[in-house]
Amino acid sequence: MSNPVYLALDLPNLDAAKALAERVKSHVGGFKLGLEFFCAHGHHGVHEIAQIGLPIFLDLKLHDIPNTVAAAMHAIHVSEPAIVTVHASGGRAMMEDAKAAAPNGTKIVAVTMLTSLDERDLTRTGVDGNAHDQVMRLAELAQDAGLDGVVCSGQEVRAVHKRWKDGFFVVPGLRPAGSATGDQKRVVTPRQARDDGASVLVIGRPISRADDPVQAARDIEATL
Ligand SMILES: O=C(O)c1cc(=O)[nH]c(=O)n1[C@@H]1O[C@H](COP(=O)(O)O)[C@@H](O)[C@H]1O
Repeated sequence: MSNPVYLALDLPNLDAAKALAERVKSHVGGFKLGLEFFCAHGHHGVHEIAQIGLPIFLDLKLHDIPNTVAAAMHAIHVSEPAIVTVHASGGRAMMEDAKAAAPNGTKIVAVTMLTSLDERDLTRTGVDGNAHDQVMRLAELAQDAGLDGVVCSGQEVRAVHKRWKDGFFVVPGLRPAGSATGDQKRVVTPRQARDDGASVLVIGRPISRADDPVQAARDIEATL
């Protein structure tokens, strides 16, 4: 089985991101480029990281009216990413149009409930109920819209996988036992997420901020 770990290259400096990606490339399965990276380095930066040779997950979390999201999706064809994110709360029509506008072969996955949120946060956004129900509701909407899968925390991935057998599940908010959680609230270990059905494990700071990122990536790989 190929390595399911996508390293989140959340670094503001392109040379530093490239250097880190080169160092750990043998111990991860792909690179995740998010808002911080794309706003700073755009398509040029994506191209530079893609040249390293691993698949690219372009985590733009698109969320707007259907027409705008479809146009944005057209504009990223040039990068041919393996995976792109949209927000499920953008609604069914937005997700349908996003998928229709996506490059062939690119998986479009919908963010359900960010792993940095807990149930108190959910209540404050006006949503009653627990994280599990919210994730299941949005996963069903994403499936109905014809997306490839969803992003959810490791605490929900088993339940989502049970209901959506051939879905593609991206799980961030992962922390090796004993490591700092930072701003993440719904956290599990990489091994737990994999055992519960995650297709992709998104890991950032536990590798990128480690004293020895190569060793940290190897240690995580060894647990899988
Ligand atoms: O879509 C994502 O990748 C994502 C969704 C989510 O709910 N939570 C989440 O943390 N992420 C991303 O996953 C990465 C997690 O980074 P670390 O917390 O440093 O491991 C970041 O790049 C986030 O943008």
